[in-house]
Amino acid sequence: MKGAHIAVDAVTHTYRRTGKAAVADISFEVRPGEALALVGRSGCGKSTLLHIMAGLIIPSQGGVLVDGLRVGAPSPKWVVMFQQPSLYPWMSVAQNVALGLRFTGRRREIAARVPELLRLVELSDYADRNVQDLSGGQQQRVALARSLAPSPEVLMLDEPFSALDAFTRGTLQRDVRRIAKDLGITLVLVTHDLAEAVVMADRAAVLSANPGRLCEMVPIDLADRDNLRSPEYADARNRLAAAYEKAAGRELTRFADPAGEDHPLPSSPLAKPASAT
Ligand SMILES: Nc1ncnc2c1ncn2[C@@H]1O[C@H](COP(=O)(O)OP(=O)(O)OP(=O)(O)O)[C@@H](O)[C@H]1O
Repeated sequence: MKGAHIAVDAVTHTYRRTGKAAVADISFEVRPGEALALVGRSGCGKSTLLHIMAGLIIPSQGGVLVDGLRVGAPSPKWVVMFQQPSLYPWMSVAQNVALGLRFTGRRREIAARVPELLRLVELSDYADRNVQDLSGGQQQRVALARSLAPSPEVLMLDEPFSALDAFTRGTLQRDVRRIAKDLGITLVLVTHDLAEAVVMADRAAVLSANPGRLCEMVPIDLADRDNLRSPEYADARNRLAAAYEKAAGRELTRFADPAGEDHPLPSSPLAKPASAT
């Protein structure tokens, strides 16, 4: 597997139903094998942009190029994982993973590839289990294995861990980044969770809302992503929080909690009623 280069070129999109631009004039590149997070407050157009990058929405203006080819429809070269793993409940874990190969006409590879994928997501012991008997985190691992089955060059994630508990989420965040890096594939992640962006991404594209525009690209250079107490981790979180708040049009003092949460200080504008901001 290898990662694809993505170029988002002056993308603007207006949904017909509302007639208002959801995202406007957005351009950036994602390098092969890079992990990029799209962050910004609710409604700023993160999912719209990801769906455009995946070929699920054709933008009103501009376009997306993957390795120089214009994206016009979904493709096995890139896969999207959503919050709901959307597994077939009457099938086993192995059968669900094999679907990724059946759908792309690669049935012959199933026998060799499914055990390999289950090893990758650490579910080898669950191959014959019914997916209904798995936890939410394990179901997302099945969905991940199914997504990786056709050897995509880009893995796109639309808040896939937001329904999971904090511990499971943290484990999956690290595992998905490690797997993407080991395979060399490009990762694009939509999240409203700044901690998730810091743990998973090499850079974060911070969007402002109404319409969604690219405000800032924040580099996240961390030597050790397992150490949530390192000064580098706190620094990356603070820089991202500052860019996020700037994009949201608010100035806010935040402090980073090494345990992983951002807390507005009592004197911050966010602690006051909305009318006072
Ligand atoms: N199918 C649709 N039809 C019309 N408007 C839409 C549609 N989908 C999204 N929008 C609007 O486009 C804007 C961007 O929505 P989008 O879901 O992309 O934002 P988001 O940043 O992903 O939000 P969230 O973090 O809450 O999921 C919002 O104003 C939303 O109401």
